Amino acid sequence: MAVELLLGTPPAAGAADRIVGQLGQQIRTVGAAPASRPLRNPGDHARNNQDQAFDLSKRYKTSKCPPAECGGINPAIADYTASVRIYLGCDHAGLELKNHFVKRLTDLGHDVIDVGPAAYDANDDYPPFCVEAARRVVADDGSLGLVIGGSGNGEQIAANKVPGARAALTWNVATARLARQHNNAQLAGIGARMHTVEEAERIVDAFLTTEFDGGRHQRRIDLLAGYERTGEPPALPAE
Ligand SMILES: O=C(CO)[C@H](O)[C@H](O)COP(=O)(O)O
Repeated sequence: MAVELLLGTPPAAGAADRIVGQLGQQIRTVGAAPASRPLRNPGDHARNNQDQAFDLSKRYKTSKCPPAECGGINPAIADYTASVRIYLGCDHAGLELKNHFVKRLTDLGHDVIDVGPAAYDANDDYPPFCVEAARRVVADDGSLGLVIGGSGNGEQIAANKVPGARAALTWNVATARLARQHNNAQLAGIGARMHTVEEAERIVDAFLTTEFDGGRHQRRIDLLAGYERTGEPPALPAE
């Protein structure tokens, strides 16, 4: 399966080649953001689970392939999230976890686009990468994004500077789930220094497999969108 992997800015081209080599022929580099195309709602498969207590072991079919035989990844997970395009951005603190998710989410069948950085630089700054990830998500309807740093705070703040972006700091499974259900967040901020890899995987899995509830939550999102568009604050309730 060909997966589009977009790596960083032009100076990162050498590093891009290295990463492509490491990840193998599944991945090809592209020079620009891919054109938007119809994507399945990432929560489509989870619709029947809306009223159940959140339990990943129930949500995922686990019988297809024992994790030990699949490098620790159950391919059945991809059944719930296939065809989602996911943009990832980070800084030095999030690089290792970002690279982990580039591989893991690619292995699960997602279209993964890595906006960088491509290599470790202890002095890099998160805003360029997180703003770029958010810009691409907003421009690509139906896509999702992960912005990863030490805490995830600055990364989420940076992403939220992009008009139309809704980025949530997802610091456990519940907040990841609510970020989708109540906030229709397209981006998750994750603190690589806050979690084990396994915890981060559970958080990201929850984010990617949960669907927006709509209803009253859409009204609130519309209020924020209106403020963003017009600069007019939403009216306070009459006394
Ligand atoms: O989490 C972050 C922002 O919210 C950054 O990753 C963090 O501030 C980087 O810190 P340092 O430069 O000390 O490695």
